[in-house]
Amino acid sequence: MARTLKDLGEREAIRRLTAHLPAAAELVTGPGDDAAVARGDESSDWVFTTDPLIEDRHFASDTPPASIGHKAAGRALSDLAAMGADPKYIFVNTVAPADVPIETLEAVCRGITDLARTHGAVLAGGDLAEGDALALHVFAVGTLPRGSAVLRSGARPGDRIAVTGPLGGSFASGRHLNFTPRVDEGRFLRESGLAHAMIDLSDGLGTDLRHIAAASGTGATLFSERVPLHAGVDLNAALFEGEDYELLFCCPAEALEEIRVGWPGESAPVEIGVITEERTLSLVDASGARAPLEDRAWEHFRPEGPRP
Ligand SMILES: Nc1ncnc2c1ncn2[C@@H]1O[C@H](COP(=O)(O)OP(=O)(O)O)[C@@H](O)[C@H]1O
Ligand SMILES: Cc1ncc(C[n+]2csc(CCOP(=O)(O)OP(=O)(O)O)c2C)c(N)n1
Ligand SMILES: [Mg+2]
Repeated sequence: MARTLKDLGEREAIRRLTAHLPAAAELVTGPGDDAAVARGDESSDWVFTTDPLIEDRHFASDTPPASIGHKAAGRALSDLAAMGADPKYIFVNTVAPADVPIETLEAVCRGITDLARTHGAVLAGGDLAEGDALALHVFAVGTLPRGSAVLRSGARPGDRIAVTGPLGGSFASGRHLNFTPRVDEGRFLRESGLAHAMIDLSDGLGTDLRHIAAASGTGATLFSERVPLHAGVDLNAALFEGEDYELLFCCPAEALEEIRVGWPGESAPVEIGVITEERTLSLVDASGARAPLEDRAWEHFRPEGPRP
C-alpha cells in the first residue's frame, strides 16, 4: 500500500524528499537548515528561504488581512534571522478564491511591506493565482559576509543553549500573528562570531532543539525551571505548541556575558540548557531529576499532534 503523508508525518516526508538531491558547487548549505546559503561574490553569501501561510492551517479565516501579511513575511524573515542574515528581498505568490475583495489583498500586501521595511527588505515581486483557500507563499532573500552564516550544525558539547524571549501560548494569545522576527538579534549574534549554532522556534522548543542536536551530532539537556514562559502558560506549552518565532542559539559559556552586554533587543537572552556529547535529549527539573524530552511537537499531516 502506498504510504501517505499522514503515515510518514512532515519530518520523515521532508527527509525522504531531500535525501538524494544533487549537490551544487556554489550551494554552501542546501536543504536541512532554516535557509539555504549560496556563494555570492568574493565577500558575500546569499541566503534563501521560503514558507507557505495557508488559511485554516496557519491562520483562521477571520484574521485581519494586515496580520496575515505580517505573519507571512515574519515567518520568512525569522528564517533569515536564524542564519544571521540581512534581509534584502521578499517575493510573494498569493493564492486566493475569486470572491476575495481586492481591498483584502491590498491590506495583506501592506502587512508584508510594512514589516519588510522595518527590517530593511523590499517586496520585489510575486504572482497571483486562483485557488480554493487564501494562501501566501513567501520567498525571502538575504545576504551576509562570506562564510559567516550561523548554521544548525555547529553546536559543541558544553555549549550553553539560550533563547531570545519567553515561549508558549502563541496561538491563544494571537502572538503568532504579530510577533517581531528577531532579525536584529540574529544579525548581532552572527556579527559577534560567538554563536556556534542557531535555529528559529517555529515547531516548538522540543522539536527545534532536536533539529540542532541532530544536525550537530550532539544531545542536549534543558533545565525546566529556566525556560522562560509567557504569562499563564506552562512548560508543555513552551516545549510543544510552537510558533514562538524566538531564536535558540548555542555558544560557549564564557560568551554569554559578552552577548548580554552588546545585546540589541529589549530583554537579554535566557540560558536554558547545555549541549551534551551523549546524543539524547533530556529535561532536568528543579530537584535535579532527569527525564527524556518527549518528541511530540507540532507536525503537519499529524492530526493527533498538539493543536491549539
Ligand atoms: N518539499 C521540500 N523539498 C525540498 N526541501 C525541503 C522541502 N520541504 C522542506 N525542505 C527543506 O527542509 C528543511 C526543513 O524544512 P522546514 O521544517 O520547513 O524548515 P523551517 O522550519 O526552518 O521553515 C529546510 O532546509 C527546507 O529547505
Ligand atoms: C488555524 C491554525 N491552526 C493551527 C495553528 C498552529 N500552527 C500552525 S503551523 C504551526 C507550526 C509552524 O508552522 P510550519 O508550517 O511547520 O512552519 P515551519 O516550521 O516550516 O517554519 C503551528 C503551531 C495556527 N497557527 N493556525
Ligand atoms: Mg515546520
